This record gives sequence, structure tokens and C-alpha cells, in this order.
Amino acid sequence: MADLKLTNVAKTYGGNVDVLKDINLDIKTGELIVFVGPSGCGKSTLLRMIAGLEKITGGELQIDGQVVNDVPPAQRGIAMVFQSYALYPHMTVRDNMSFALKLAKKPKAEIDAAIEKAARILQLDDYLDRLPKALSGGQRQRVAIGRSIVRDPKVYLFDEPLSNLDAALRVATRIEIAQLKESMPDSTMIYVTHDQVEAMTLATRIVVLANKGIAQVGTPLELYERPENEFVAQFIGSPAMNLLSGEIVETGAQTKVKLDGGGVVTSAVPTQTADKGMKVNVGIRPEDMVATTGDDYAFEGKVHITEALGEVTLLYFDKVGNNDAVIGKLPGIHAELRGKPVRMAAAPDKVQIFANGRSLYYR
Ligand SMILES: Nc1ncnc2c1ncn2[C@@H]1O[C@H](COP(=O)(O)OP(=O)(O)OP(=O)(O)O)[C@@H](O)[C@H]1O
Repeated sequence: MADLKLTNVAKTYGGNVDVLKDINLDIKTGELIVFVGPSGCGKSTLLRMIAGLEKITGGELQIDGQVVNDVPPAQRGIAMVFQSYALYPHMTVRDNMSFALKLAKKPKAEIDAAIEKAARILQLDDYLDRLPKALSGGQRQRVAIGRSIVRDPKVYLFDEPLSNLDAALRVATRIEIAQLKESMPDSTMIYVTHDQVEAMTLATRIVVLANKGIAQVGTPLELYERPENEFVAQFIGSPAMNLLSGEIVETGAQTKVKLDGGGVVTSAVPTQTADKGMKVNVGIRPEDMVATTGDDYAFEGKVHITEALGEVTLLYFDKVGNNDAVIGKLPGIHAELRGKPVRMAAAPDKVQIFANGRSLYYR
């Protein structure tokens, strides 16, 4: 059981290199928080500051109401699982998992009970007497997690735990982590990943880090359906959300935007009379675009390239007005559209509007 509270947490290296500033975040017991963001944005640094492996140079970190900025890692009740599951090669799974408890001089009965519980949760019962070299990558990763579980920490920190695994194993281990979380509802977990699918499927809330701060915090669906800004809009989802410049031509409960070099698109984001004429960017996800033959379309463009992925086809359009090439995603196989002019539309509730990079929905 652990609540974490970060207040204006900052990290400066060498007194003058700001990596993170003004990080404010409340994490409640039982949450699985995922940190995502572009390479170098400070995900690992933030995780390591929470673990106590990296000094917090500004602000405050509280665990269960107690300020822990200067509490050493071992006394924070936190366990960290790294991407390189460095197990002791000459020790069995059981010895690897019990090592920390033996060092802490815990009674044998307590150690045995902890190992038994962790092995059951991680389905490692049959492997306890094996050496790491006789395990698969996924099983080794589970042993690494097991080493944390036996210490019964309040908070688990995962730094890209699956990045060394091949694609199939990643999926299997991801599902195991989801089940692990379910079997320990009172544990708090923080997880760093580059993998969007991991973030979307595992997180109770995702924290998007960018430009030294938090770009948005929300449930996976909030981030996907209602990004607060263009950065999050384009960071979450693949291919990225299309942004098309235009001007508001009609306001009200439904807003109409005339796109540069395109048609008029309707958005369910409400606007006020004074917004008429405002220069905005309209955001539409590739998967929310539909091909239409009607006159009510967002834009018409020539399909430059098609990529058939099996269940869907990606359509890459030529530039529309001043806008970058737009990508559409249609169910099924549509190689026949290559080189053809196609009209694309989107339902109003799938159309976002951004002004100066920020979503009008959150005004
Ligand atoms: N000792 C250091 N001195 C100065 N700058 C550092 C130091 N350690 C890390 N940094 C910088 O801090 C920033 C954040 O690094 P960090 O490893 O936390 O990013 P990350 O988001 O985890 O990146 P990645 O996704 O590539 O793993 C980077 O720009 C990095 O260059």
C-alpha cells in the first residue's frame, strides 16, 4: 500500500543542465502508472529519483505522506526491475530470489514462504532449482520480478522490463505483468516504456513527459480520445494523428473548420461566436478517416502510396494545401486506391481542434 506525491520535482545535472522541472503528480495505491515520452525526456531519471538512485535536486517526493528526498533507496520500500535482468548465473532460481532476504538475515521460514508465494504468482514453481542459463528470456525476467516480490515492496518500479525480449515473448510477458498486477491489487507500480501497446494496455494512467515537464496525465483512453495538446495528439497512436491547418468558419455546439486546400470539416468540440476566423489545426486520427463519395468531406487528395498490412491499408496522400502528407487507415485491402483521388471524411466526435498547440476542448 503506498501513495506517492511529487511536488515540483526537478532534476538538474551538474548545477546547470535542467532535465526535469515542476513535476507534479499524485499516484494512488494500486495504480499502474506508465511513463512515456521521446528518447531523452527524463523517464528513467524520474524513475531513478523515485527509487532514490538519483538525487532529487528540487521539489519534494512523498511516500505515504512522508518526505523521502533524503531517505536511502533500501529504506523507501521500493523495488526496481531493470531491463537487463541481471541474475546471478551460478545461483538457482530459488537462491537468486532469496538472496536479498538472506542478506537481511530474515528467518528461513519467512524466506521459504516468500519464495513460495512469489513462485506461485509468477508460475515459477517448476523452475526453482534451475540455473538461469536453463531458462528462457521470459522466465528469467519473471525471476527478476520474483526477486522484487519476495521483498514485499510498497512500490514496484519497472524500467523497460520487456525491451530485451523478442516480439512474441514481449506479448506473453506483458500479459503476465497485467495478471501480476491483478494478483497484487494493493501494490503501486510505475513502469517506463517506449512501447505504446504496453502503455495503452497496462496503465491505469499514462504520464506523457516532454520538454522537461508533463505534457498530459490521463487514462489511456483519455489520452487517445482527448489529447490536451498537439504533442500528445501525435505521440499517442500510430500512425500519428493528422494535423490539418484551417480556419473556424462556424461556431456553436458543432464547429465547422474550413481546411486550407480542403473541404469543411465539422467537429463536436464547441466554440463561441468570438472564435470565428480563428486559425486552428484540426486533428484526425488515420483510423477515424472514412472514404466518401459525397460532398461533405474534410479533404480530397491523391493517394500517393498504399501499404496493405492485412487487416488494414494505410493510405499516404499527397500534401493537402500547406499540410504535410496525410495518412488514412481503412479496414481491408485497398491497393486499388493508389494514384487515385479520394475524398476523406470523419465523424464530428473524432475531430479535435487545436489553437496554438492546445486543444480547444480543455479551454
Ligand atoms: N549524468 C548526467 N549528466 C548530464 N545529463 C544527463 C546525465 N544523465 C542523463 N542525462 C540527460 O538527462 C536526460 C534524460 O535522460 P533519461 O535517461 O532519463 O531519458 P529517458 O527518457 O529515459 O530516455 P530513453 O527513452 O532514451 O531511455 C537526457 O537528455 C540525458 O542526456
